[in-house]
Amino acid sequence: APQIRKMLSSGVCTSTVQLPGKVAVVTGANTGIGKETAKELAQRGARVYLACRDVQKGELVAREIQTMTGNEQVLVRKLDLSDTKSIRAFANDFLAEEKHLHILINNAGVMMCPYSKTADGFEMHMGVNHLGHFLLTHLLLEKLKESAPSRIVNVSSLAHHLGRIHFHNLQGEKFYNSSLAYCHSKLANILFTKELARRLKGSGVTAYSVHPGTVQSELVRHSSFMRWMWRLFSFFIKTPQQGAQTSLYCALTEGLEILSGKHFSDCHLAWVSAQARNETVARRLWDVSCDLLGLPMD
Ligand SMILES: NC(=O)C1=CN([C@@H]2O[C@H](COP(=O)(O)OP(=O)(O)OC[C@H]3O[C@@H](n4cnc5c(N)ncnc54)[C@H](OP(=O)(O)O)[C@@H]3O)[C@@H](O)[C@H]2O)C=CC1
Ligand SMILES: CC1=C(/C=C/C(C)=C/C=C/C(C)=C/C=O)C(C)(C)CCC1
Repeated sequence: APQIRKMLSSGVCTSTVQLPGKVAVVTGANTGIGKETAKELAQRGARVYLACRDVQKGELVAREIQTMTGNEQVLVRKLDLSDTKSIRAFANDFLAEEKHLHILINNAGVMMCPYSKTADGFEMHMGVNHLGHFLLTHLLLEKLKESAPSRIVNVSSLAHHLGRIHFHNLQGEKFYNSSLAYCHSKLANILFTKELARRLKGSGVTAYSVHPGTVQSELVRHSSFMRWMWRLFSFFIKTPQQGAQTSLYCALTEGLEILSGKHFSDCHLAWVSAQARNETVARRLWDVSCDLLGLPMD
């Protein structure tokens, strides 16, 4: 068992890069993997924005991180990825407030929620996990370019292997399964990263997708079976701090630029499914996402 545990918990970000003067945004930073990612970025001296849908929870965590790291530059801003108005308000305020953005960690996520829709009528998994982050990234992209070298990390999952992009049923209206809906959205994260990296070539902005491992967090809140599994196998499951390592590795490791667009797990390059490697699907998903969000297709 200790051997299996070691195997499932491997991957440590060994970068010694420090971040004074750098600015980072972490979505879903009030708990789980996002909180630990934000804590480490703050520890290294960055000004870190905790982009949270619950500002009160965010403020408590910001105080905790400030006390632990001695970094006062930990700020909380409201961001509800299930509402494009909230995403646009977050981006507008951020762009008005900050000159730079060096690290964007698209970490927030929902898993296995019962069929529901976002404020804009998107299926919740696709809406929050993919479309919400797609819009946020678009709105912050000029700032990332102006701040180059800069990086985008999209937190995906091994679960993408079970995902498929069904363009005729992107909002789950024809058929819906909450587990598969999560998998589809995590596949979308990888396809988005791949197409984003292709479009950003030569801009100084690079993008990576990651599988954080199987991590003890609130992600399983919608499934009593998964909560039970997580409790039963808790010995084998990563702590959120271990789960943050691959995101940190992609955000910080020097010389990773040539691997822009790639997928990582346990701080190593990782294999992705056939559809996740399909450039045609990646381009089509990009166009469809722009269309759904009313963004220009360039
Ligand atoms: N835990 C695991 O085993 C794995 C996790 N992942 C991925 O890691 C990422 C982080 O998950 P993890 O830390 O485990 O899960 P948690 O549930 O602990 O954290 C998810 C975060 O996302 C936030 N969030 C959810 N919905 C929204 C929304 N509409 N707007 C803004 N923020 C939102 C949550 O906020 P609030 O607290 O207010 O709900 C929370 O801060 C996710 O993308 C997940 O898919 C991938 C593979 C495995
Ligand atoms: C079989 C098995 C496990 C189950 C892993 C599962 C079910 C992982 C699911 C991951 C998800 C849903 C990721 C989210 O993106 C454990 C607990 C590691 C313990 C060792 C044996």
